[in-house]
This record gives sequence, C-alpha cells and structure tokens, in this order.
Amino acid sequence: MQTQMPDGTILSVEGLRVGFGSPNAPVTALRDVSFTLARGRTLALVGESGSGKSVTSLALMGLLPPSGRILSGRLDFLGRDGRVTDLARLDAAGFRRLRGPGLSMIFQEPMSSLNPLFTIGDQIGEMLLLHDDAPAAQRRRRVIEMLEMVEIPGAAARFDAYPHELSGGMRQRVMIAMGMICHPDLLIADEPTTALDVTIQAQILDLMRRLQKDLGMSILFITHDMGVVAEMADDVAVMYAGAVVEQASVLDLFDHTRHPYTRGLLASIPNDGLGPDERLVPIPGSVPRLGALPSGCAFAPRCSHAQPECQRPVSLEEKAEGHLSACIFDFAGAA
Ligand SMILES: Nc1ncnc2c1ncn2[C@@H]1O[C@H](COP(=O)(O)OP(=O)(O)OP(=O)(O)O)[C@@H](O)[C@H]1O
Repeated sequence: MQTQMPDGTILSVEGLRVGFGSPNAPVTALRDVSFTLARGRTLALVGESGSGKSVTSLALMGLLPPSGRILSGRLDFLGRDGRVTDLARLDAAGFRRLRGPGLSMIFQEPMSSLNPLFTIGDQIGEMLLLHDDAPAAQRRRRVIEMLEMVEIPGAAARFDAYPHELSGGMRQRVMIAMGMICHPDLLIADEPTTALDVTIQAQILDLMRRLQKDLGMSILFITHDMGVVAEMADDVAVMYAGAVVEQASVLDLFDHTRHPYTRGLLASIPNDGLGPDERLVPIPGSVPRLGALPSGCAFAPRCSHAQPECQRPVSLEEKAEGHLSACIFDFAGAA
C-alpha cells in the first residue's frame, strides 16, 4: 500500500529508535526521534553534543556503523517520482540508487571525508559516474560547472588539485560541490561550518542558501549553534538525549518557546552572541548517560519546573498549529 504523507512534506521521521552493541542488550542512542521536513525548506536539527543528531542523519543515509541498527520507526521519504520510500526498510541496492540524486550528505570534516590520493575533480566526478553514463568529457564539464557554482576560483585548473593543496574553506566548498553534484532532492548537512572561522562560515552559509534557492532542494541542517539556526533554517527540531522535544518554525520557536530545555538553550545565548573562545554552557547539569535515563521525561532531573508527574512518559504533541512539544506543561508566553 502506498504511504500517504502530509502535503508538502518530503521527509517524515516517526518514532525512530536506534541501538548500538549486542542485539540482546542494545544501548539505545535514539529513543524517539520524530520530525517532518517540508519540501524546499531547511529544517535545523539542534541539540547538545551526544543528543543524537549525527546518528539520526546516518540512519537516514543508510550509513549506520555495523554495531548500530534501527530498532523501530519509519523514515518516509518522498522521491521525485512521487513514491514514498521507508528508508528504515531500504536495502543496500536501494540506498545506492537513492544516494546522490535523492539523498546526499555533507560531512563535518572535509579532511577525513576526502581521499588524499585522488584529485578533487575525480572525487566529485565519481559521484556522477554512479548515476550517469555520460562520456568523461561531459562529466568533467559538469564538475567544473559545479566548482564554479560553489565559487572556487579558477575552477577548471582546480579540477586537478589534490585536497591538501586547498585551504579549509575551499575544501568545504569541494564537499558542498560533491554533495550537490547530483542535484539531490534532500541534502543533509552535518555541522558543515564548525571547523571554519566566522568570516568563512558566513560565506559558506550564504552560498548554501543561494544554491538551495537555485536548485530547489530541501535541507536537513545539523548544528548545535542557535545563531546558525536563526540564519539558515525555516524550521527547527530540538533534540535532547536521543529524542526530539520540540519542533516549530524558527520564528515560533524563538518567540513562543514551549519546552523548558529549548528555553534554557536560548536563554544561555548572550545578547551579543558568543565570543570566538566561548562555549555554550546551557543548563546546569549534563545530558544523562544513555544507559541511565530516567523513566519519564529525560530532561526532568535538570528542569527547574519539574513536578512528580514528569516521571510519567511524555510524548511529542502538537500544542498549537505546527508547534510540537514533549512537555506536560505548556510554557509558551511564560516569562
Ligand atoms: N558507533 C557508536 N557506538 C556506540 N554508541 C554510539 C556510536 N555512535 C554514536 N553513539 C552514541 O549515540 C549517541 C548520539 O551520538 P551522536 O553522535 O548522534 O550525537 P550528536 O548530537 O551528533 O553529537 P555531536 O554534536 O557531538 O556530533 C551518543 O551517546 C553516542 O555515544
């Protein structure tokens, strides 16, 4: 039976659970990840380190390490042929067909993702080769066009450059070119600018926004930086300890924050932003260990509003149109 998705949705993640280690006693890294991404928009997935952002994106790409597996949940993806595929049940051959033109990912660290032994042109061209039997000269032209789109100066000459011959910012542009060469319907960008200084970071974010407009992609943008969220995203899903605790449009999330964890994250950003050496220290306490989560709301031990009823399980619910929160209280509008 063909799955129905809400109008305008390209990706619907429902109740995703991922475990690592022994099949008999897996450690659950993702307990309940649910969110939707609207076609042509950018959804930011935010949360502290260890909240499960990268595991979520690897599950979507079918790239979980051998020790990790999907325990339950649906990952419905609407392809350009109008068919919905549940990525949680897709086999390796299905992923090979989908990766590139359907789904594509830009990883955090260009130096560990680029092969030092091959030229950047060959590495970007390799992506095309998997889906396209165009002759070599035509592929080369398309790679050079893509290098021009990501504003690499002297694109034709840089085709034959090796990764170590480029600056960090240029390497990140190469990663973006690689992620976009097949014009994917959905691009997953995992902290693509964290390693870069602020000026280059702003240029890369600007470039991604322009390419998104030109190519009409949907983007899942993974970050722990609320400043980047405000700049890049249309919508936000906030993760805590392996679950989404709030999802809304950016404006709604900033103006009518409903979950105490998100309130804490936002309150911790100084008005003038963070200095280059300052780290976000959001809320007293730390993210609980995966094997030692409380039975009810996982944030309750750190929450100043916690009540005895927070020990009961809580699920993500729509509190107002398009605004979901996993808290039994509703703090929208509270001081
Ligand atoms: N290969 C693995 N084996 C066991 N546990 C893992 C593995 N990869 C991730 N995890 C666990 O899954 C949880 C989520 O990790 P994940 O890397 O997705 O967090 P994150 O939000 O992306 O953090 P960061 O911002 O630091 O990248 C963590 O507790 C982590 O220890």
